[in-house]
Amino acid sequence: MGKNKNSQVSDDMAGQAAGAIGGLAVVFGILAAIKDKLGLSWPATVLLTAGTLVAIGYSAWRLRAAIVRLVAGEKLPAAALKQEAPAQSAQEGTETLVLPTAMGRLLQRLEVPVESVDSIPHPTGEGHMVRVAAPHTTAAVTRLREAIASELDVTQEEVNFAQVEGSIRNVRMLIGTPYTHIPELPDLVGLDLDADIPLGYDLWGNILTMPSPIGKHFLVAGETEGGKTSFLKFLAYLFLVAGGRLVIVDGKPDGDYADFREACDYYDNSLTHKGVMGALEYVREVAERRGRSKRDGSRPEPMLVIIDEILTFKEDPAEGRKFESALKLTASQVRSARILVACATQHPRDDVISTVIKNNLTVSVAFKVMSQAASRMILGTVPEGVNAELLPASARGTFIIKDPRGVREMRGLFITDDMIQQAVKARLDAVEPNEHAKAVLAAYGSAEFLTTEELAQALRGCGYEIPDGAQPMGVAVRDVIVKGFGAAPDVVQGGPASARRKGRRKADLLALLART
Ligand SMILES: Nc1ncnc2c1ncn2[C@@H]1O[C@H](COP(=O)(O)OP(=O)(O)OP(=O)(O)O)[C@@H](O)[C@H]1O
Repeated sequence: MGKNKNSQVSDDMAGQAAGAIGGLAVVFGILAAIKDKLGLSWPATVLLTAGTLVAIGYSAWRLRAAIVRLVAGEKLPAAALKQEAPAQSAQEGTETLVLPTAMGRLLQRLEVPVESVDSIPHPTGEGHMVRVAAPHTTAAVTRLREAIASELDVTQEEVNFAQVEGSIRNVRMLIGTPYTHIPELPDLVGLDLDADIPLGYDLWGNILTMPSPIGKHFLVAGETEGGKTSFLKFLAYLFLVAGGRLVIVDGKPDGDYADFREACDYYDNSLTHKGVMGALEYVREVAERRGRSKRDGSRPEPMLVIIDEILTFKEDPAEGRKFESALKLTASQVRSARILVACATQHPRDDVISTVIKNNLTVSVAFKVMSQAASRMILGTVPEGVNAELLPASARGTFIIKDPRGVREMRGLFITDDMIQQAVKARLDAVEPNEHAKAVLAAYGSAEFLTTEELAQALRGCGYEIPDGAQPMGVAVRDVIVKGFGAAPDVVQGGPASARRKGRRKADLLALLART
């Protein structure tokens, strides 16, 4: 191949030399003839002839370029020609306007104002780095997803784009199944919630981060099974391993967050208005306490408050309004206390994602939705071409996040239930209960709930003097609990549904322990 090319070049040079000598002779002859015929002076003859020759040469050059394109099967549209010509000639100083790669030529055919298209490796697909010509932005390419898919005869889901951070003219493009390259979970030892935190990965398997979540509130929305719970569980996991606090209000009946329960400062899965209002009140109290202790210069651990699913607390209109104003109050009061609220819904409608919700939860995370309108509802104003409706159905857990760093698509990092259980255990193991706490926990054994009476009975068996009579007994039991856990959880209704009685939950005691 190389040899053929060399001999072709020397043939070309010989041909050009012969042409030049012949050309000179012809020019000399023409000059003499024109001078004789028109009776012009020599300078006028030379100028007239040179001008005519330049015009002929330019026309021949245009004709040759057009023929070359036609032979190559190109149908370059006029608009693209205009946009490409300066960029090409400035860059390479060549006369050809044809981009070297097949993808480049395809994009030109689709009238995309491309400046360059280079192949980039991808483990399972075909990668391209596309640079669009100024003043255009990457939307000039990303909005043509359907057309590109149809030209390549692939599904739209096999045409993927990944923004290049900090650039509005460069975009990476993957032709192939998205998110096949799953990276390892980054090392989370020493994770600092006040710095960037890992959240997901891009089409090339690169880990993507977001700036510190402290001081922000999240809205997480998308159709069912998109990956919202998994995303929030990952966030909660980060808080757990980084020493943050957790409050979880699980408004779905499946108990998705139950594994976190023992490590939570407050956990509610009652699906009631009272439950969520109690949690918000608790969080505001913590913020107030933190505000008071701020004066001693201490910096409290960040706290993540998850409320999933918000529709549960908005179904009754009157209760919904109360919930929204409590949420608004909480969001504004707790931010400076290093507490952040994350609300999730699988109902991206304007009656659920109301103005109050949108205005107070400023980091938006959109999972797959059914329409562009729903995507807009979650994300608000985004660059053209950004649409959660187009997120791949094949890669669950893919989302678009809009945060102070911009708007990006990624697939969430995923953790197993085992990992959550280990992190919860590590949190609990880090706390060595004192003798009173040990006695109380031993009294519970494997029970989740004990009435005051049952606990009193068990404590008597351990040598504690607990008097009879409801009131003195309650005071004495509470006293032992306070000695063991630093405080006593509220008395709640528990036990089997058929026979609800007053007592305390073990999870609440463990939560107190985890807090000490
Ligand atoms: N980042 C991810 N990587 C791989 N699989 C994921 C990821 N996120 C979610 N999944 C899978 O997708 C499925 C749905 O996830 P998840 O339960 O989080 O969705 P959801 O949006 O919370 O659903 P719903 O609204 O019904 O509660 C789960 O089976 C989960 O294993």
